[in-house]
Formats: sequence, C-alpha cells, structure tokens
Amino acid sequence: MGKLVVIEGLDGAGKRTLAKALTDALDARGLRVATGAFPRYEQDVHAELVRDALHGRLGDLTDSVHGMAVLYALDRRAAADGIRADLRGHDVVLLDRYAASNAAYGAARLRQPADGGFVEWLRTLEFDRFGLPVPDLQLLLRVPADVAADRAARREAEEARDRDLYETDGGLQARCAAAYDELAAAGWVSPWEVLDGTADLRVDALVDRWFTRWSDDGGAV
Ligand SMILES: Nc1ncnc2c1ncn2[C@@H]1O[C@H](COP(=O)(O)OP(=O)(O)O)[C@@H](O)[C@H]1O
Ligand SMILES: Cc1cn([C@H]2C[C@H](O)[C@@H](COP(=O)(O)OP(=O)(O)O)O2)c(=O)[nH]c1=O
Repeated sequence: MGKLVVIEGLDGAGKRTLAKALTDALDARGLRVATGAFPRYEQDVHAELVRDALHGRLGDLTDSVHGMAVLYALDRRAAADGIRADLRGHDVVLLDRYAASNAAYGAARLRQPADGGFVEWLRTLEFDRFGLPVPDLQLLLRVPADVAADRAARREAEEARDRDLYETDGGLQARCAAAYDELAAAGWVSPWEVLDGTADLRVDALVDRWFTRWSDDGGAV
C-alpha cells in the first residue's frame, strides 16, 4: 500500500511547483508516483460548479460556506475509489490540495478557529461520512500571505489566468494562513510537516526523511 501525501497552502504558495519537484525526486529513486490535484475542474461536475461559483456565475451560492464546502467534498468523494486504487498500485500518491483546504478556507471565511464547529463538521463529512482516505502526511507549504499574493499575481500575468473570488480576497488569505498554522499545530486528522516556502525546499532531503520514518514504521515503501 502506498503513502498518501497531500500538499496544502495558500493560493500562490508554490504547491504546484513543489508537487512537480517532489514527483521528479521520487521518480529519480525509481518509485511509483501518482499525482492529482483538487478541485478537479475538468473531471467532476461538482468541481466545475465550484469554478463557476468562484467566477461569479452561480449567483449567491458562494455566500454559503457550507454549500461551497459540500461541493469541494463531493468532488473528493467521487475521486476516493480512484485514490484507493492508486494507493494499491503506487508507492506514493501526491495530491495538490485535499480536505484540509476545505477546513482552512471554510474556517477562515467563517472567522472560526481551527478547533471550532465548522472544521469538526467538515472532518465528519469528508472522513466519516464520505470515507475519504486519510493522508499519511500533510505538507503545509507555508508562506506569508503577501508573498503568496505576489506569486499568484505574477502567475496570473504569465498564464493569462484570472484570479478567482478567494484569490483576490487578501483578508481571507491572511486568515487562511492562520487557520493552516492551527491545523498543522494540532495535527488535524493525521501528521503534518511544515515547510518554509520562502526558503530552499531541499526536496531530496525531505524525501530521505520520509523514507527513514516510513521504514522505521514498517511501512511498505
Ligand atoms: N519558491 C519559489 N520562489 C519564487 N517563486 C515561486 C516559488 N515557487 C513557485 N513560484 C512561482 O509562484 C507562482 C505560483 O506557484 P504555484 O506553484 O503555481 O502555486 P500554487 O500551486 O500554490 O498556487 C508561479 O509563478 C511559480 O513559478
Ligand atoms: C480543494 C479545495 C480548494 N478550496 C479553495 C482554495 C482555492 O482558493 C480555491 C481554488 O483552488 P485552487 O487549487 O486554487 O485551484 P486553481 O488554482 O486551479 O484555481 O478553492 C477550498 O476552499 N476547498 C477545497 O476543498
């Protein structure tokens, strides 16, 4: 059985860039890696609706934090069997965003702490009710909100890609950064590792550390 590793962080933190570097590092060791990202805008109707909502095409739907969270969660629910199959056939399944994104953004929007009612409701929905695979490791790629915003703005210019409702809300991103810190400190759902996204990430050393830990645990990798 492979290990489920998820990358979390603000919009523009560098998650996609880190996922690519980690995939290359794991590949170079001859390991079987499957990758994915949420929301799956091109594959799932719930994710497609999320995109419409975030670009102002679904009226007042975005006003409901729980309504948005349910759509994101349904996208993952539809992916769960595929993730389990990938875990059987690979050493590592690496996902760019997972349930903790829903927890952090929802808590930030509601101005609740990470140990508040929303995050617990969300955990029950995604893991208990929808039966999503629990990550073996959650990586928080931590950058200050202003650095993430600059990177997202630069990417918008480079890729002609419009920033959405959440990406353009600086206050939300700052609260979201705090929510992620709290989730990581609490070890929400499973172990977390916090990476400084403004420093050299030393991906090879990171991968070495995981394998030492997992082989000590008697893991399959
Ligand atoms: N460590 C870094 N230092 C400087 N710029 C970075 C770094 N990591 C990513 N970027 C750039 O920041 C932008 C956002 O990165 P990306 O990986 O797409 O973020 P995310 O997936 O978290 O939204 C991209 O233009 C990317 O090239
Ligand atoms: C996956 C996920 C994302 N989000 C938020 C984080 C982002 O602000 C937004 C869009 O996700 P994002 O990964 O930024 O997609 P893209 O960069 O391709 O537009 O959705 C949630 O609130 N809950 C979730 O479960």
